[in-house]
Amino acid sequence: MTQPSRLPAWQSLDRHFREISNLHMRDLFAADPQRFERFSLRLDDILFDYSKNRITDQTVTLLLELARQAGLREKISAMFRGDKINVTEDRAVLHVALRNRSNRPIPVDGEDVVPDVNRVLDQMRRFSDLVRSGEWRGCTGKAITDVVNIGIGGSDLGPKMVVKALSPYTQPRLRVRFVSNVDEADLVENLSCLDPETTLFCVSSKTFTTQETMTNARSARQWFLAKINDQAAIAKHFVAVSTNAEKVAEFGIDTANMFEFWDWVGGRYSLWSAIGLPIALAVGMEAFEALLAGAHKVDEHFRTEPFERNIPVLMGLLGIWYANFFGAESYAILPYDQYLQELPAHLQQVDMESNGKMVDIQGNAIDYGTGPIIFGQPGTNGQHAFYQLIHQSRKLIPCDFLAAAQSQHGLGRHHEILISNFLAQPEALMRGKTFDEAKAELEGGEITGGKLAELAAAKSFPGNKPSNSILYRKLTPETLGSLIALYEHKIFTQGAIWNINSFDQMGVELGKRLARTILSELADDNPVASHDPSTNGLVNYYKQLRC
Ligand SMILES: O=P(O)(O)OC[C@H]1O[C@](O)(CO)[C@@H](O)[C@@H]1O
Repeated sequence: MTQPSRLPAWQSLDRHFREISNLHMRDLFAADPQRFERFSLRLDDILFDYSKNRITDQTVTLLLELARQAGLREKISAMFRGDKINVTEDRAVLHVALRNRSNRPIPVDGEDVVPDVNRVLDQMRRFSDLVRSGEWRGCTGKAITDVVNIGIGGSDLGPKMVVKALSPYTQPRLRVRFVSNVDEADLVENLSCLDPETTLFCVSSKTFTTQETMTNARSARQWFLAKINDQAAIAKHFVAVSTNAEKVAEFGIDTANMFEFWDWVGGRYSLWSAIGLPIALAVGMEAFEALLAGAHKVDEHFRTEPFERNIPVLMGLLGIWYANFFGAESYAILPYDQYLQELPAHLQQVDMESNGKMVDIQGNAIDYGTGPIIFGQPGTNGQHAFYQLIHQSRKLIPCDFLAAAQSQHGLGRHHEILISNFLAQPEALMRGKTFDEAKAELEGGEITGGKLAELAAAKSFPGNKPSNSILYRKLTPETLGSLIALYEHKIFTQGAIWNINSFDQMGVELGKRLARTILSELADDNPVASHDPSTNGLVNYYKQLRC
């Protein structure tokens, strides 16, 4: 495929950008009372309002044309068909098969993968039911009270985010924690209050070779055996989630206690697979399946809905509009829902590991920007931290605001205060405040003359800052599944249009390899000279300090 920047629609968007980039959204709203109705969509109870974007009808028409010219429809079909669209690793990309609740057959190398998916779901159900009911007993006959997931990246962030998000649906008797960092503090702090007799470790790693995870898993096993001096007890307290049965057995976990998944599940898209075992343990299999059902609903929407009514396609196109035409480099994810506190961190991996690329799918260097820098925090905390820069700096930072209409607890006025902020921030970003408005507010007060003008300048906001608002009834497992899938397909849409491979992550390899070399050099106290002067200096100073 031609690079997108060479497509006629891209050229038209370039011209169109120059025509409309100075339009203010205030004026667009004033000129069109139907703007909200025209630029918002519903998917069940999820409302996606994209009217506060710097777009006109013509912008949307051109963006949709770009999607068509970039072959997005065919690329979506290729993913759902099980084609090997992860070309560098020669793999299919089928997280959608994991939540294929309709059981539509999906072949990989001529074999339908759906029966395997359902078999592992059954295994997860049996196991999570046993642990949650207390029937699964530890080596001394006690029920499990604590689960520790050991994993990193996609084997940590997705399940951790979901377990946090669904904490109102968890069982108080069973606590689920996550250890990811190889920094010993993570493991030590998490183990400090646990009893090995009632602890279950879930070692989650697609490859079962990841240095951080295997180091943590070995130390956890050592901690366990130091207290329960019995190798056979491992079978009751360690389970594995992996694609690599050989390495699981080598580690000493009985493969009967292994939950399988497959190479066509990318790490950052794996929470729907057995990597979701900690989710099933925390909330039960029914809720896990509701999560899958919510995602499946969005998969069907993404697969079949015309692009002009297709929420993830529009989300992706709007992101491209800002990244490639306005030059926006970052993107804020702002959940006004405390239970979504880990969503920005999860999307950081999904988006930045998928679309942080500089060559296209044919290996050619590209001359356009790809994935944005994702950051965010739950509202209203972010408001008191970094919103100043979004409102008044010269940077353009598109934002997604997310909120639930119904709170989980019903504690007095908290929720309405939260929602008033969720509604006010996008309004403020869009409208801004002119110099004259700021001046009028100050007039009649004690400040006058040049000082008043100075203050009015500091208090004025340019506005015209774009955002999407996503409002849903309540954060149920099903809604959460839908929200995550919307973002996954947004990211797919962008990768497809940018013509990049969103499913490999070669950029993380070099650092890993260099760390292995340095680790071997740290084995003695001899100074090193094999690196650049900065790295040599740091290694050698570390060797001095550590003694
Ligand atoms: O599940 P694994 O194989 O331990 O990998 C963990 C993570 O490491 C990466 O390969 C690179 O950071 C991620 O893509 C992945 O989610």
